[in-house]
Amino acid sequence: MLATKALRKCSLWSTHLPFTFIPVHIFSFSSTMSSLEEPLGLDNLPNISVDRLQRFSSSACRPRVDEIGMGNCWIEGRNCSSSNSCNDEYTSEAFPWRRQTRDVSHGDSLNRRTSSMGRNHRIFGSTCDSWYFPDRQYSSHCNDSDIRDITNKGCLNSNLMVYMVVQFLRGIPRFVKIVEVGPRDGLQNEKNMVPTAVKVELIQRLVSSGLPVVEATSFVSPKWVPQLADAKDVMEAIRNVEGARLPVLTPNLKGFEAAVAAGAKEVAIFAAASESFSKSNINCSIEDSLIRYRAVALAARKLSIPVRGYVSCVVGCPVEGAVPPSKVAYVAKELYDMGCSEISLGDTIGVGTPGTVVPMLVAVMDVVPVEKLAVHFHDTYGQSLPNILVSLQMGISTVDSSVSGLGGCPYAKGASGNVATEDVVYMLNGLGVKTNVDLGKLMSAGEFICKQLCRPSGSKTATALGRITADASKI
Ligand SMILES: CC(C)(COP(=O)([O-])OP(=O)([O-])OC[C@H]1O[C@@H](n2cnc3c(N)ncnc32)[C@H](O)[C@@H]1OP(=O)([O-])[O-])[C@@H](O)C(=O)NCCC(=O)NCCSC(=O)C[C@@](C)(O)CC(=O)[O-]
Repeated sequence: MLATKALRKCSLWSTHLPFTFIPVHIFSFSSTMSSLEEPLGLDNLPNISVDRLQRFSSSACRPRVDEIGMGNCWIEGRNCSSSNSCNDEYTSEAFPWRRQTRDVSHGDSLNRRTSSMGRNHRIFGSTCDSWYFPDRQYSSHCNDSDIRDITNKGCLNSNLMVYMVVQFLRGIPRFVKIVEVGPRDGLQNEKNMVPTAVKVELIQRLVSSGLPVVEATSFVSPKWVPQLADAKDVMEAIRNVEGARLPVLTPNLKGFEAAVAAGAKEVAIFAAASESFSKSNINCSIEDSLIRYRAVALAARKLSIPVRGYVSCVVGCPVEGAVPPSKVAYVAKELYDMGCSEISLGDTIGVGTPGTVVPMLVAVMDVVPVEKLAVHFHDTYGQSLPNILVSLQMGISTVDSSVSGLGGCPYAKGASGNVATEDVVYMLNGLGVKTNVDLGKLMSAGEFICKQLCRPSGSKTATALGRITADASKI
């Protein structure tokens, strides 16, 4: 009932398809992987096993052309006539990723690679290489006769493939706003004091990579979070940084006033969906925290300062275990009602899977508009990317992440770092979703902070791409 209401309210059935995910098992991935440097995007889909597809192409489940959205011209320049059978085209040669594999020894610089990844605009010359979705915009070349051509030649498998891709993409936004939390969430748990100058350089590097929002620091008690005791100095040093919003965390009016005095133009308040976590993190009950936050939100409104609201422990709590979605929805709604412009839903200890994240999101989306929501995943069990993917499919278009996967909450034992921003950008590039983030510059910001912290990157993308660069330099 709750779920149906939420879905209806958010018009998900018309624009997003949260529950009609493509069963992963119908894709039969080729043993030859794409080049490591390039995300395997929708422009170079893996082979689909004909055997398996035939199971889905019986007349009972055969999609009609109008059903599969081909009138929207998702396929472009498709030319079946050069082949005896269209099915043939969807064997190895039809998907050109093997031919795209770049040889790093041929002088392809990392920057070039990453900037092409950043835009995901590669277009392949031949018409048989045509499974690309240029910015996922409809093509002017495609027309009904192309589609008829395909259907007349019995390209049922290809139709089905388009159908599945369209279904998969339908809920995914074209642009995702990444909120970088590395300088705050990433560093707050560091035992050794990170010099203020390093924090400032990190923020500058992250901003120059194109990230639209970089959470800079926290105005919390230095006794509770000593690492961020230099919040005022950090704000002073980044006063003139332009090109990104630089919000800060404020747990109460005292923190809010200090933040504003230091030049903060945006703040964030942070409640929890678990009583135990609220007590250990901010030393008060959920209800008391909401009273404090109403005061902050009111003060912020008077100064026209936008307030972001966090809800922590949206799936699980280190003390209480599973957290009911209704509790998360309650806290999120309270934050929304007090005027938060965005509500970030935090899986603080990283225990969520799509199986628990989806019901939680459904409950929250019943009470807060989806466009006001963000997701914030820690990667303890390696579930962040699948969790982000289902969140996007449900229409969420703001994702928090931390460069190099830095992070953890000092009051959530066992919580690991946030999902790495590099990995999020890589996945979004592969999906053809814009972020405006330059992956090369982002990786260099990650390299910078990892060197300072004397630790390897927590980003799989940065590690893989770093290895390629290192190998190339030996040649
Ligand atoms: C909330 C408090 C302040 C309550 O702390 P308290 O000890 O209950 O506060 P108090 O009102 O009794 O005051 C005690 C002392 O702290 C001072 N104080 C009071 N407020 C401030 C302030 N704003 N800035 C600086 N000092 C402050 C206050 O002036 C006093 O100083 P004293 O008289 O003893 O010298 C404390 O518990 C605290 O700072 N907690 C912060 C914990 C924190 O930062 N946790 C990590 C962030 S949350 C997170 O990571 C989750 C998230 C957002 O990322 C989402 C997710 O991952 O899911």
